[in-house]
Amino acid sequence: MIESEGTLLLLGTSEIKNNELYIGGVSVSDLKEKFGTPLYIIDQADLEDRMETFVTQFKSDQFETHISYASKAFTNLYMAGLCKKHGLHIDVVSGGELFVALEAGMDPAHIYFHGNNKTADEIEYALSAGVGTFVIDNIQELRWLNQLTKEMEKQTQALLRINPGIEASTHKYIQTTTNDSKFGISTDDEKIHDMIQSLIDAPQIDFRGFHCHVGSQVTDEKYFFQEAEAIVSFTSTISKRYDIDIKEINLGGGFGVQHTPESPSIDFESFLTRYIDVIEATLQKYKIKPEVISIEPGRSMINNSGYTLYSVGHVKHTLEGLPLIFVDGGMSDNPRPSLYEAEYHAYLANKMENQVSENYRVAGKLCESGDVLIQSIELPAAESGDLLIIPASGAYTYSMSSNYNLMPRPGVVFVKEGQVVEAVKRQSYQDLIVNQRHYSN
Ligand SMILES: Cc1ncc(COP(=O)(O)O)c(C=O)c1O
Ligand SMILES: N[C@@H](CCCC[NH3+])C(=O)O
Repeated sequence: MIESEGTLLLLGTSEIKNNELYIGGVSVSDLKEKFGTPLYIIDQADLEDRMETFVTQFKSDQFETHISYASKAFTNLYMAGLCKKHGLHIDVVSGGELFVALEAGMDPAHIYFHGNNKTADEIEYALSAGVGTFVIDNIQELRWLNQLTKEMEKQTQALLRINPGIEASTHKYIQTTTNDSKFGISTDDEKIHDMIQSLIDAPQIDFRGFHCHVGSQVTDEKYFFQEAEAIVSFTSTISKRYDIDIKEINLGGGFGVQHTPESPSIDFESFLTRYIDVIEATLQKYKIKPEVISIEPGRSMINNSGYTLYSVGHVKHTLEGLPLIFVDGGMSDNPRPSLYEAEYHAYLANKMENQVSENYRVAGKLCESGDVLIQSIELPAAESGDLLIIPASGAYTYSMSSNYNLMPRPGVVFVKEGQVVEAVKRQSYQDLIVNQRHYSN
């Protein structure tokens, strides 16, 4: 739940005590002392509340619902364990994400395997692990799956990823259903019929239905409703033409989140029930009765429970432009501002109630002029040693972090009711050369 008042964006369990930010009952300066910075901090109670909101609000008495967490947004053993605990399914797009889900004890039957270029090795791995559903992207992948299921004598379920041509308004790098999209197959592409026929004919593949995903960080709800109409109408046409029952429709994810006090947001409690109403009405309109409707929230599940904590190093005044606050991370732990011009908010976590005094830029320490996390933000007077925290930064930050400039990747802690779990340890310098010691010279 977001409370934004003026420039304050207090998320989840965060609170201010003695001029300092506390998350999950833990002071961020204690976290810095114990785990160093940069550090990803996850408000576990807030995250678990949201998991429950999705599970309880996206429910219908007309069909089963699956909440399949898109693990690309943020995953690790602890996170996947929470998904399992709350009865979520999980969406993986690589052998690596699959491995983490399995290691965390996810039921393989609850895993959806996505990806536009699954390798033969990955398909083999997923089949031997008993992954529940393959989401098929293209004809070549379908041929490989067909062949491997026969050779390995395995059965599997499949959905076909389709693009109904809806161009949801979002950054162009994260649109996914345009006609030139690299994902899925357009419903206007005649080759889709070869794929559907092959899926129907494949003896070891149970063709269950269709998948679609309109894009990511979409805050205008109408696109999700348009997508439901498009996929259900297509399903109805196909069902009649091939005389088959479609058992599952997967509507993907993409639900947008609020990063700053000014940006638009979706109220998930109410959106999810309205979404169910629209889906039920659309199914009735087209006389389709799938057994399962699934969605794949990634960002919307994790983003607003995640914070990135930095230490301020130097503060620099240049001849032109806003003064710069330099933090001890940057595009290596959050590439989103440089990649998508994403906007974020920040606080000086040790000066929460100090008077705001100046407009700053917040820049990282990477060797790139574009390594600016925030272009303009009003903050109290900043000095070395301050703690700068970026709220609403849980999605696609840790998961997209890199070792650029050989920056060790930050650790991840989950905080709840005064307790801290170090889910991922900060990388050490030794970790940076761990794969380089195998030869002798
Ligand atoms: C197929 C699919 N499902 C789910 C997601 C998750 O999207 P988001 O994190 O925006 O919910 C993505 C990413 O855009 C995706 O490609
Ligand atoms: N990485 C993107 C989202 C990609 C969604 C996956 N298809 C982001 O940070 O917004």
